[in-house]
Amino acid sequence: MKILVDENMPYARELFSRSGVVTAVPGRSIPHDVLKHADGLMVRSVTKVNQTLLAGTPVKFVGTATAGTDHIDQQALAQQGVIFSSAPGCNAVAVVEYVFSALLLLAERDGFALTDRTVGIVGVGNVGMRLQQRLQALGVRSLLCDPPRADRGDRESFQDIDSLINDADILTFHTPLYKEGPYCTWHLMDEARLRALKPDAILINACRGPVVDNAALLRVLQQRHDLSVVLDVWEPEPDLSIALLAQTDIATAHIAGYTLEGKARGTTQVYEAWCEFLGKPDPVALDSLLPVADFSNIELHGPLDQPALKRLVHLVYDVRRDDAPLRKVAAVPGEFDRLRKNYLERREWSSLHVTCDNEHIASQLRALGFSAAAR
Ligand SMILES: NC(=O)C1=CN([C@@H]2O[C@H](COP(=O)(O)OP(=O)(O)OC[C@H]3O[C@@H](n4cnc5c(N)ncnc54)[C@H](O)[C@@H]3O)[C@@H](O)[C@H]2O)C=CC1
Ligand SMILES: O=C(O)C(=O)[C@H](O)COP(=O)(O)O
Repeated sequence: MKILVDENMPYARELFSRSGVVTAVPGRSIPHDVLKHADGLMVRSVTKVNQTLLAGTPVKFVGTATAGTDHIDQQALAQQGVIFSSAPGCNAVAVVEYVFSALLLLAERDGFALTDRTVGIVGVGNVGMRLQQRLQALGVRSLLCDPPRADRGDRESFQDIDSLINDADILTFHTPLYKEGPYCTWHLMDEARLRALKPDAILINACRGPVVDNAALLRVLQQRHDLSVVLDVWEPEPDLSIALLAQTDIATAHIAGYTLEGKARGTTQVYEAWCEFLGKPDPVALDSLLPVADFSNIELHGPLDQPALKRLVHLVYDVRRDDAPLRKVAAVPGEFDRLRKNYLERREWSSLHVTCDNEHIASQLRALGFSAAAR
């Protein structure tokens, strides 16, 4: 078997070489020629996989090591008899921890307690659900909007997006990008909705750039200086609007999902699907792949208040380490992708074991996603 993998897919060579010959290629522009000899194609979000890319190739299986699938024309793949698999939920924890890192930073900067704020979560799937659970563990109220789940009769209490805009102090987007259909999310946050945000609201987009109308956002931010904005994703990428970047409070290069765990889960999920496709199942234990984190044990003395949580969270991941480099190089062609390719290793909170004063704090830390035990 010949397998093409995106060069930004950790552990891909190691795993896929168990079943064939692996070639790693830059994902943004995979030359059609190299596909002429590939049986399997393993991509990330930057490769547009469609009829044109696959026509005349022997590719029988396409895997994407990502949660989002808007870069894949699944209908075309089905028509060509190509099997497709994605990696749902692989990096959901990473995105939640990105959101917390950003919120704790803004809370410290602006002097507010997260427990005094209401968070509106738009899109309550793998990311949104985990975000809600961790906010709940912290005692933060959240409001949920997810029309597909509401229509399926899921038992959460869902509201429409305009109610969230009305009531939420923080609005955070975690939907797929749908360009059409009953649940279309393209420019879901349009100019009218942006203008309707509450005074001093915080807007976060860590799903797909076009879910928020970026041109409208720039116009609104030029007039409304009370808003705070966190953008991990842009419309378009990689050539984002430098004017918009300058108006944001936190800006990153589509790396919210980039923990080592998240990327490794993505690769293993796709590898396991590929092995199933070959009829040779090969389950992979994630722990056998991951190295020990640089910081793995810490003692917390005293209560787990917001400042202590912020210090713990930022010990594992401080979003400023990704904000500053983007601001420096965003205007230079190619640099957005270079930041993503050379991404400094980042781990999830669970990689940090916290020893604390008592079981109550330990269980709260575990509910938040850390490893923890009372001393
Ligand atoms: N910035 C990054 O690095 C990452 C971005 N993403 C993006 O975030 C998206 C969400 O990720 P997951 O939670 O893992 O996906 P998911 O598929 O588990 O959840 C998406 C949720 O959005 C809901 N939804 C669909 N249409 C909606 C609408 N019109 N309004 C409100 N809710 C709607 C769905 O019903 C579902 O519950 C992905 O599709 C991907 O595009 C995901 C991971 C990393
Ligand atoms: O999983 C997704 O969906 C994402 O957005 C990925 O985190 C994006 O990473 P790349 O696939 O672009 O490396």
